Amino acid sequence: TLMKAGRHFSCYRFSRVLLSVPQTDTRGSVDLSKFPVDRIRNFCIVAHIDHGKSTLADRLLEMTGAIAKTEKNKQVLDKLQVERERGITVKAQTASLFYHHKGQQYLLNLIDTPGHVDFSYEVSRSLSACQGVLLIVDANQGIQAQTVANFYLAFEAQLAIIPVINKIDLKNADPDRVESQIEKVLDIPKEECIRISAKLGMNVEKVLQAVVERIPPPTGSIDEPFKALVFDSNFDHYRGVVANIAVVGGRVNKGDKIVSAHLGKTYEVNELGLLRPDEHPTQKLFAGQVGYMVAGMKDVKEAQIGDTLHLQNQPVEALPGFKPAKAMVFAGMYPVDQSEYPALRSAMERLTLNDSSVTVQKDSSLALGAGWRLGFLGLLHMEVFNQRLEQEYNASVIITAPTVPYKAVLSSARLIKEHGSEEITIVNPAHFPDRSVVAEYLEPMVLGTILAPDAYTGKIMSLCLNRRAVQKNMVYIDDQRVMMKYLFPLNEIVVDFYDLLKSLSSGYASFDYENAGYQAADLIKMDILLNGQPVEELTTIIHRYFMRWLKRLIGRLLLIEYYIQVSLNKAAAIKPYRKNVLAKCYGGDITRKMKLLKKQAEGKKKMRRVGNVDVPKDAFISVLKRKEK
Ligand SMILES: Nc1nc2c(ncn2[C@@H]2O[C@H](COP(=O)(O)OP(=O)(O)OP(=O)(O)O)[C@@H](O)[C@H]2O)c(=O)[nH]1
Repeated sequence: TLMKAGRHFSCYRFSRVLLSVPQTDTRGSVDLSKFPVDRIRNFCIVAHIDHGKSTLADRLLEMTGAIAKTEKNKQVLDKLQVERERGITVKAQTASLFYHHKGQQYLLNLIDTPGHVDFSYEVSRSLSACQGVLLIVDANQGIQAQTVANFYLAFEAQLAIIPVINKIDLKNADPDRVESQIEKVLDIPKEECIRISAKLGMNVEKVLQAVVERIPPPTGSIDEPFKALVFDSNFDHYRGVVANIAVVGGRVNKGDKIVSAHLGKTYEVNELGLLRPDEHPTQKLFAGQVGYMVAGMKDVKEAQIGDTLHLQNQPVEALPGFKPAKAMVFAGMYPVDQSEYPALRSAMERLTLNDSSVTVQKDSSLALGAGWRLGFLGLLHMEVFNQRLEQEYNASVIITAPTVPYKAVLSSARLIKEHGSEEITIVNPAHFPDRSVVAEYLEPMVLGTILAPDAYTGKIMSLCLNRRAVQKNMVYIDDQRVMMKYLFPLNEIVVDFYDLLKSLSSGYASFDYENAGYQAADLIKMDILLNGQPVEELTTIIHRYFMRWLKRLIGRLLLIEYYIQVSLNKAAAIKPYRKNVLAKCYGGDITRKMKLLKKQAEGKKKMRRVGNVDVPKDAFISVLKRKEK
């Protein structure tokens, strides 16, 4: 319970009292200042979603005595409620473990990473604090899209890669086949694979041994000037920013004055410690160690991911930075009821304090009142943010249809002067410039990787074709599975592509993507009119190709009897659509009619009045969802 509530205000004091341990580890046996760098290993676990990272992390923690072996400790590193519910890891967590190997004690710093594509920036930030990775592959599912993506991230960062085949206890496990895939696709010799069952703890000891034997120690020395990499940060209401740091060289003491290379600001170190995975305060941190630091920073933006810290009078060359996380999905967010605006604002502020990858801009609209335009890494990121607002802060919000950052090359000299550049980025469809002032519209593209059994190849190809994707490559990774690469417009995959891909392949296909720049596109602004009035919040940008979906799309939008009209331009306007909830009631079944009317009345509670029409709060997002045949 303490773990779960760790970041919550009310429980914090309590947990601090219980968890504070001076200088040494829980058993009081380790003097960290004498801990030689060559007996430190910093590593990550990376894997496709659900292949067992968290389960393996739990086993490693148990076997090294960091946590007790109980059912309750299942997935200790997944702390957020939404993570536990959805079974996904959103925010990376870190744990330092002590491990005995051949008569020596080692300090193993494990950094847990998220598995979903939206959070791949978290993976790369964690990787840069490591010298090696455990690449987990499910013995039944084999290599999946994120296995390949994570492998390349680790490979490019020149890390030692230990392939681990998990779930060998499963009835359908086929570790021989998975080993061959690893050899063929990732070019790692079969002999290097470790076969384990994280669930049963089978062979997990071999993983710990491999971490010690195959991953090199960090290169820094205690005698160098202090230099640390910030690889994650959280906000705590009592102490401000808690930064997770990897000490690359030298040492830092409580009370030292440190400088953030990025902002040039000076801070005093108030608190230092190890994460085991709870905070264990220490007086110092040394080269090679990974831990946390509290230094009076008030905003996570002061502890930028990838920033370098050094001592006030000892400047060092900054470590190569990370690419800042880039918002790829934008949406408006409004309170369901305007009177809830102040409460929602404070909930949003608290949530964004912990998630520096969300961009926030104030916005307002005629229909929905005051709100914000938020930028997210992807759709799951947006849904998780929304769910956390609702669960952790009890806020009820309307999210408008998500959009990707489009660009327009302007042709109007007046506008170019006004914007100070020829090219503008549009994150709100309502501000989409008219064709008459634009030389060219551009849309963001991504290179997608799909892995699936070959039986689904036909269906997948037609789905991709419908999404305006261009095939770049297709190879067999074994006699039954295919890896395909497609260039997609980001807009086409951002809303529901992944769900459709999963359902048409009975859950067997996997997908990952990387950004691939911008490409010219024939885009149009689509307005939606309710009872004849345009609703700015339902405006979206679509490709001309999308038009034919519209009639079917509109049907799905309506819950109640109203007129809805889509307007692309006058000539192409689509006839108003009308739906009667009672249309399905034959004859005089009055109870059924009453039930439907009651249901409709309940539905209305979840709606938002736009002009003279109540719009269900989900409509703002489902406007873009499509179903393939
Ligand atoms: N049979 C079996 N099931 C396992 C094993 N390891 C993990 N699982 C199960 O696989 C599912 C996913 O495991 P997780 O550890 O949550 O996977 P993950 O990779 O951390 O998932 P994300 O953090 O969401 O990416 C859970 O239901 C686990 O109980 C194993 O060795 N054998």
